Amino acid sequence: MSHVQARSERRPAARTPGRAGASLQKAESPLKRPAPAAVGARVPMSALRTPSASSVARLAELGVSSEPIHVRALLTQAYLRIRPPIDGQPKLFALDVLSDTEVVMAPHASAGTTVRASRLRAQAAAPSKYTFSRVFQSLEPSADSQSTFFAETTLPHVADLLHGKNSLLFTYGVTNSGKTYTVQGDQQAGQAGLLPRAIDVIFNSTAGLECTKAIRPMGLTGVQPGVSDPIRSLLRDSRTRADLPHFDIDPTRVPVSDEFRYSVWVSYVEVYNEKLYDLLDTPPGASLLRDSRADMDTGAARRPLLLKSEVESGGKYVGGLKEVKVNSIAEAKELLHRGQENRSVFGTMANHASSRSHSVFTIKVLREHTHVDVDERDIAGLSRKYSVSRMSIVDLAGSERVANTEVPTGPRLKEAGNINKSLMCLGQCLEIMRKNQIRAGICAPAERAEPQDGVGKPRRRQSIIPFRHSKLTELFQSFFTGDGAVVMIVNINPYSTGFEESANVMRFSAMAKDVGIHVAPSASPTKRASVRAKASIGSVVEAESSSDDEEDDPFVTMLLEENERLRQRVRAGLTQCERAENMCMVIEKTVRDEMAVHLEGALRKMQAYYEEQLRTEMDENDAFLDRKIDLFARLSSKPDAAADNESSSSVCSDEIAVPGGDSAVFDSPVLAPRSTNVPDDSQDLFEPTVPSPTKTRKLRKKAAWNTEEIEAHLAENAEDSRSQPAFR
Ligand SMILES: Nc1ncnc2c1ncn2[C@@H]1O[C@H](COP(=O)(O)OP(=O)(O)OP(=O)(O)O)[C@@H](O)[C@H]1O
Repeated sequence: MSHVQARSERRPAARTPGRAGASLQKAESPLKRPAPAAVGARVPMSALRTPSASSVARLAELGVSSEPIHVRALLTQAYLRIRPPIDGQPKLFALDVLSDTEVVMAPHASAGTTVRASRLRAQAAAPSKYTFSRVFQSLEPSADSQSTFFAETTLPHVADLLHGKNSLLFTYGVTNSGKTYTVQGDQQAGQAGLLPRAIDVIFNSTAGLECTKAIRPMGLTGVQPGVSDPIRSLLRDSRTRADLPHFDIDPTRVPVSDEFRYSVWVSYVEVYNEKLYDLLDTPPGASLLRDSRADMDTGAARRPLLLKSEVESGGKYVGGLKEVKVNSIAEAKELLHRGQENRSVFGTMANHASSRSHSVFTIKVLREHTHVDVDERDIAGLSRKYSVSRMSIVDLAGSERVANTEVPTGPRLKEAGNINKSLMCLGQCLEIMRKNQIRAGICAPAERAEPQDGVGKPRRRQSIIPFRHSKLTELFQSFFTGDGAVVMIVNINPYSTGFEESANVMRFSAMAKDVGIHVAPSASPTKRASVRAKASIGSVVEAESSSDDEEDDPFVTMLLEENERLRQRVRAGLTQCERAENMCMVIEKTVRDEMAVHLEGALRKMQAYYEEQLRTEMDENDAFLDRKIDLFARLSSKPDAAADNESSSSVCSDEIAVPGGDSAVFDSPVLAPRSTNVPDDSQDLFEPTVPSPTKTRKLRKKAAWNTEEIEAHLAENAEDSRSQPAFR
């Protein structure tokens, strides 16, 4: 069995056999891995992968059992690594290795506790047995522990990577338990971790088979024409190669097919405070300063990256992340070292260089099939020329108590909170996946809770897995939903970590390793992803010959056909949509044009009308003004003619009176309503301004006041002329 049984024995569970036998076999031949295990009669993978009722019916029509989809399930692999004592420290709790795959742990009996407290503690912390794929324990730091660990846990997945399969390896444990040591290793000879060793093996194995085509990976598994960013520009701020620490090289090679040409691409991203940063693309001085005032002052802030969805594969990738083609072990390790320099580390009470972020180093292998034409297609109509597989190696930040950080305030507190949040979310996702599988009857036999119907159809509703609750789980989502194998390395340090925290880690791993991951056929993700690549270069991913058996699977064929049919329907729908949109646009344009013509005509008529009005009014105003001036001139030139006043006033009245009433003597011609020649349609739109009755009255009053004033003036003049006869 390839899977692990890291299950707590406290559960009333019948354990499935461990894989000690398989491990022994692997010791002889590290690449020989046991076949994927059939976990009971039914399979893992949550309901996401459960065939629909219609699919099952169609399968029945095809005379095919739905069983084949189940047997591709793999349980998550879980390895336990126990850190050796460094300064001869004693163990803080009892952790005994029973066999290659089993450990038992219990708290030390502590003296001085009350009977009741000790009874409660005994209940809560009874010895628990945990089973793993393999348990690694070295009682003292040894030179060969790293190479043995790599050969057992990672080498098979490196071989898979070179054969077109994906995998995710992550370390889990409390701070100071040896996660970074496991992934990166130490600078001393023979102490390289599994990541540098994986790089060694990849280049050892593909030497002389380099792909020189200008093709680069795109998204998760697609390819596109293009070349890599020049590696030197990324390393310009790094130390020179001579300054780099010595990296010893793992000499292991794995056999690869010479029908392929290979190129290796690396990227390095960190999840820090729930944001994603590119560790290979960092302004100098920006590391460790994020979120701080110094960061703002120096302007060295790094731009967080966003996750993007890949439509074809349904997975997520980091948009804008640098993917660099590396041509040698030295280049790859320089980049790795550069990324490490940029990573957020901080001294805590537990670890003087504690990782404060989750780091994800991804190695992509792009393969070109030399014996295949660009035009050659698989059953999904996609080219078999190029494929991309990837391996992500993750060094998680330590799960820890906030009290263990040196200064449990400010940025450190925030970091610890975010680390714990993302790890908790990872645990929740795994837990819900496991529960979904139990509900679906897809789990290890001991976990099965309900009877099944004939086709493994879930009888209870499946819960939504909260991958989107943290960036870490969003990044892992594609692996957990079947894009590749998942390997968990659990690090335990019984010499400086307490029982409770260690027990939490063990419980997490016991739960996590029971999650079934239905690993999709290796060709499938690339097929999905290649649709986009096909559009750009007209050639894509090949379905590897080793996966021919999977292509022959009628269920897979049926799904591919159904997928293609659905795509065609979507395409047809989109075309109709486009046509309707075009028609709408044409109609809208016609209506707009007609309206514009109509309005333009109306506006022109109105403009002519108002110009005419204005001219007439100006003429009338001029005439009125002239008459008024004349009147005043005449009046002021005859101050002595008292007898004439009467006649003057009558002249005045005559001159200025308008037919229709004495109060309108001085009515302004402007106020008079006039007949118009405005065409009907424009009158609808623009009513000519006719003074309202109120306004007319006011103006008349004003005019009347003028009349009174003039009369008063006349009377005054008459008075004056009467009272000054001597001047005559
Ligand atoms: N198997 C081992 N053999 C020898 N030394 C080890 C081993 N595991 C860990 N160490 C040492 O223990 C110390 C802490 O290890 P490391 O930094 O890897 O812990 P960590 O789990 O990554 O901590 P954090 O989560 O805080 O980053 C280091 O000095 C490392 O060299």
